[in-house]
Amino acid sequence: MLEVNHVNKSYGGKKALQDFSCVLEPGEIYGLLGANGSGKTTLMKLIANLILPDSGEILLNGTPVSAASRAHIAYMSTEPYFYPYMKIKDVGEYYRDFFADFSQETYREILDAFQLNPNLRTKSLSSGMMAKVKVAVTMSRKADVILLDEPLNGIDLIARDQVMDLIISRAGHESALLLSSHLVEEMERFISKAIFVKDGNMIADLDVEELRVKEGLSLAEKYRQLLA
Ligand SMILES: Nc1ncnc2c1ncn2[C@@H]1O[C@H](COP(=O)(O)OP(=O)(O)OP(=O)(O)O)[C@@H](O)[C@H]1O
Repeated sequence: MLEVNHVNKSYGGKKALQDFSCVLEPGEIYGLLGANGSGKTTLMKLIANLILPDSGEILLNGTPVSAASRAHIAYMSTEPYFYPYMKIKDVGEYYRDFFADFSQETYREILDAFQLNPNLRTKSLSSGMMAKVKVAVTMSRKADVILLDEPLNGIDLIARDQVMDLIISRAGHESALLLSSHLVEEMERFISKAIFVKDGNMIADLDVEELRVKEGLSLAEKYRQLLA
């Protein structure tokens, strides 16, 4: 279980997150939803221990996150991060050297499912193909916490369901999965919980099924209600 407790983070004078708290439990799929600049990437980078909070704490199974936690937390950023000379298969070898929980076999299976040729160089990939490689390599780890920042960015409409189905089946019951996306309508079918962020504040933490049954609202309707 991952706990974010009263975290504050500023860049210079600009507050990116304020007194932010949330809990991520294994087996749950969380959507992190909010406008541009609301603090979603900042939260993921803090959990991944790539940046440090100004105050507050982040605990993985009761222990404060540190560089060592990166072995148990998989983070997929929005930025491209492969060396252009690498072939797709080299990306897997690179990951294998960094992460003990990385499975080459799983990586090959996912590439196959996405119909990606392992011999292609990353510099030759379209943005959608690159997005699939990022998902493939991240989901080939067996991490306790999986953070995917905009996993559907650049992926065509038809392929989105395949990519999301793969993400969810690979995360299984052992991992807590946190996905940020602006594709709120498309996320609705996949996520079990929604964390709404506005101006660096966590303004709602909802069960998506309860939202439908008790309030009779779709995720997109709730998004507009809370954030418009
Ligand atoms: N490295 C940085 N230096 C200065 N300000 C930053 C930096 N990174 C983020 N910010 C600021 O912090 C705030 C939160 O940014 P963040 O990237 O976390 O938002 P986001 O919700 O992920 O946005 P988007 O949906 O557009 O990706 C924004 O005001 C942004 O300008």
